[in-house]
Amino acid sequence: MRVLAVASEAYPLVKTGGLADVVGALPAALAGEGIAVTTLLPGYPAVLRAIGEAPAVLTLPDRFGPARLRRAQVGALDLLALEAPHLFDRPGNPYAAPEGGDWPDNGERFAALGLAAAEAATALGVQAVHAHDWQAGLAGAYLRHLAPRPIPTVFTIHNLAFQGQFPPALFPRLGLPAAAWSTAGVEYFGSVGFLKAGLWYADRITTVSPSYAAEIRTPAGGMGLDGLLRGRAGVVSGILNGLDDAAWDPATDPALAARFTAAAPEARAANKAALQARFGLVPDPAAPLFAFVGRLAWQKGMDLVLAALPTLLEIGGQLAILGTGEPGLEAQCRGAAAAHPGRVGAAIGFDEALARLCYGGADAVLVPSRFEPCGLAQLCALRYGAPPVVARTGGLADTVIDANEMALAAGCATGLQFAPGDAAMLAGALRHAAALIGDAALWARIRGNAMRCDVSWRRSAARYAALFREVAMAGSSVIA
Ligand SMILES: Nc1ncnc2c1ncn2[C@@H]1O[C@H](COP(=O)(O)OP(=O)(O)O[C@H]2O[C@H](CO)[C@@H](O)[C@H](O)[C@H]2O)[C@@H](O)[C@H]1O
Repeated sequence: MRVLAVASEAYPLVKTGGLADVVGALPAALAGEGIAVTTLLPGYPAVLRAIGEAPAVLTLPDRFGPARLRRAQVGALDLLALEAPHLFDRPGNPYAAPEGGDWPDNGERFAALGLAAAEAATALGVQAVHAHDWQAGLAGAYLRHLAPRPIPTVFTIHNLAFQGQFPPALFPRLGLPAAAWSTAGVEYFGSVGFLKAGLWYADRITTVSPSYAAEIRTPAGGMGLDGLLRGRAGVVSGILNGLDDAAWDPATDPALAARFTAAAPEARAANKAALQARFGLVPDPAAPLFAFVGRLAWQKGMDLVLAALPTLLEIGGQLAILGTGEPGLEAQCRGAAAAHPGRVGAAIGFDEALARLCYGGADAVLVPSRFEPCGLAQLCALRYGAPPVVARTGGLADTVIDANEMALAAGCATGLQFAPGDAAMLAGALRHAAALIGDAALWARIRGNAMRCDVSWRRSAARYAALFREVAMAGSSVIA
């Protein structure tokens, strides 16, 4: 069967976060399950460069200005690019101008993506549409209201915090019937809600871990959408993200100073030394080296690490920080590095090769998120033998086995967990981690367990495939 995936990012063409990793890797994993995926992306400059002279396959209605779809095979992706230069041929990141600030016409830009998805799904005759995050949120609305035949949609939430809300004046421009301006439609607290629409019109809703699927149905985790999600609980499920284990393989990764495997991890020591050198840390093989890789945003909890820094230093630890994001946090990270030379290093920026060295060289990776739909950093850390110290939330809770007494006795621990949002508990976890790292034989066993975890897409691809088959068999249902 064929599925049309719709998203705003796909690795390696355009990436601002984990969404791109998932959209880029899932098609190859689904191919092994007999599902052919065509991926629709906005025609950003990098996307159009990648498809070169690819032919136009469909001219779209002129609703948001002239637009057409061009199709090309790019790596493992059967790619459809939405060519609409007035909307997408811009510098900066996909959502904001180079000098910062969201593009003022983001509503029109991503409505055009939703409309293109509905047109493409119909023209290609796919059996299902897989829409990702708010940018693809209107695909289901257009399919429901304008498509000549019903095509079921699966909507995946990668992060409920980004909801795509636009002023009501956008609604008349969308070309949807008046009936869609309703709580039983795209209206969301008086605005046009793209994520809300995606959730409302989807035949099935998934998110990227079972724990997050439960959390988003509670007032504490639902970010205003928990009522809708509780109402639709019967169609909500969690499917864990995976990693492309060929692209993320410490046995072959050229970004590492030395390559290694679970059976022969000795060369990790050379990566630790290289990481210490890159971050200006004291070249001490015995110092517990912690790394943080991620967006510097409230969600990711870097401020908690800074609050727990006195403990990290007291236990003789070192800290390598790789991240980019909120200017205030960036400054605090730089400040911590300046205040503790040789003990704390900060690289502010986005650097994939350095991220790989962090995973392959740190003793442990810190993932102190306040909430985390799935998280990829801890999966990379498991695969690269840096047992993660994670907040017990969302996908972090679902993917890391805490080194508690019973797990140690059973020999199955793969990392450590602590209560989310709590710097004192993080400090406690750091002390525990340092004690475990100090017991070289025990830490080697935990590291071996971590590296032998199956963090690939295999199990989850089978689950998505089953879901697509289920919705295709049932046809598109109509919400009561
Ligand atoms: N400065 C930097 N340099 C190099 N690499 C960097 C980097 N900062 C981050 N990365 C990389 O970007 C990816 C981030 O993925 P995550 O899943 O951890 O977070 P994100 O919050 O973007 O994703 C959202 O969507 C994904 C996908 O579903 C969910 O897993 C997640 O919980 C949700 O918040 C990882 O591969 C990480 O290594």
